[in-house]
Amino acid sequence: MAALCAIGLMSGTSMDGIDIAFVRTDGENRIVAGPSMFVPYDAAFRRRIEAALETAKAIVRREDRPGDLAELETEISLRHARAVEAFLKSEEGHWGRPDVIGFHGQTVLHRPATGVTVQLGDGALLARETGIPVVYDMRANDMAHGGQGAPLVPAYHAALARSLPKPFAGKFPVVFINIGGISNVTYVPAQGAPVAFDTGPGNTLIDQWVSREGGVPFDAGGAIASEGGVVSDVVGRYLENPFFEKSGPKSLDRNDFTLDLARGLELSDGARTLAAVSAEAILKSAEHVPEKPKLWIVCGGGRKNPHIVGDLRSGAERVGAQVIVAEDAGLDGDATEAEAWAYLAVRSLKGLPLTFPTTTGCREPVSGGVLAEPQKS
Ligand SMILES: Nc1ncnc2c1ncn2[C@@H]1O[C@H](COP(=O)(O)OP(=O)(O)OP(=O)(O)O)[C@@H](O)[C@H]1O
Ligand SMILES: CC(=O)N[C@H]1[C@@H]2OC[C@@H](O2)[C@@H](O)[C@@H]1O[C@H](C)C(=O)O
Repeated sequence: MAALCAIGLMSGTSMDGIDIAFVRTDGENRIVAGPSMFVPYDAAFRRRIEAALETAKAIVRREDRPGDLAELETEISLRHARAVEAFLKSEEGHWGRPDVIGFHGQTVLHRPATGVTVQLGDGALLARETGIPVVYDMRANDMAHGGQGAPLVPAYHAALARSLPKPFAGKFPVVFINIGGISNVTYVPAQGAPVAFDTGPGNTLIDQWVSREGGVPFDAGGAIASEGGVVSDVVGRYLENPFFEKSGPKSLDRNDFTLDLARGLELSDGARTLAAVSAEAILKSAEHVPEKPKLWIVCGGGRKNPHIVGDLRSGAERVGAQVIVAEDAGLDGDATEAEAWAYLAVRSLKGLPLTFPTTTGCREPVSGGVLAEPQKS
């Protein structure tokens, strides 16, 4: 199959909005990342999704939609359709004619221990609304094959690692770090399959903290944390969680870590301490990769918090690794996940594996995703 033009749509655990990105790819090593756009959710809609995480706790079978979840699923899908339309109408949207959309949806429940992962997103509706074929529900088949259902971005990270520009080309092992709501890493060796797993809370605790204590959705530029200091005892208590001792494959639900351990801290000390938790959680993961990484590449919104990146850099440099942000290697750190969903959609169409035993624990490399054709849906 020749290269296809794909759009990826990601609405992640931060629940801040929809990332949209173009990628032209053969689903293997040929990747040209195109323009991207972000369509933020308004505060009220974000609160509705937050409330849905509670409602979703009543889900037993993954197709269950208790309370208002069916209505919310339709609303999320329509918001994605409008976002695609806006993207295609913008100047950036003239980059290509999309052959397929890779649609993540909104995770409202993730329970790998019982094999349930739920992303609200009606692929058939999105295909109908946009007139473009949609690949969605990409996590389920991995779980059906014994995998964690996450992370899925490692196949894309691995392809990116193999095409880095100078002076980073060939600096294996390379580790990609995604600091979203939750953080996850992909270890890419010079040869062979990537090794990946979730690493801990990324921005979610910081977001919840500054929202509750300071009335703002996130700590822009780490400004609040800059006024405070790290409370080491609290960092230590977070790191006592047995999750950090386990080696991969492992994945997290957004609610697996809470603010309980930060109770009583002052606003800025809390923001600074939780940034340290985010960095230390990632540094801990280095203990579970096969060999010492030479290069760490940081993607996701957390790379804009200088405290997280600073702590990460000092920790990694102590063990001889270089830490850069995505842009240093010519990548777009805001769009990496959306690009990954575009790439995975093309892999799905080609029947190529999305996940591997070393990335999710699936029994063998497996493809996945459901295809919705506009005319049939
Ligand atoms: N300028 C900024 N300064 C500090 N932090 C920022 C800034 N911009 C975004 N962030 C943080 O990044 C978060 C969004 O990151 P991102 O878009 O990578 O998450 P996501 O895709 O929702 O998550 P996940 O990877 O878990 O699916 C915001 O909620 C915020 O905490
Ligand atoms: C179940 C789910 O949605 N997990 C997300 C979440 O956000 C980050 C981390 O936890 C990762 O495991 C995953 O997303 C990324 C994009 C992934 O699957 O690679």
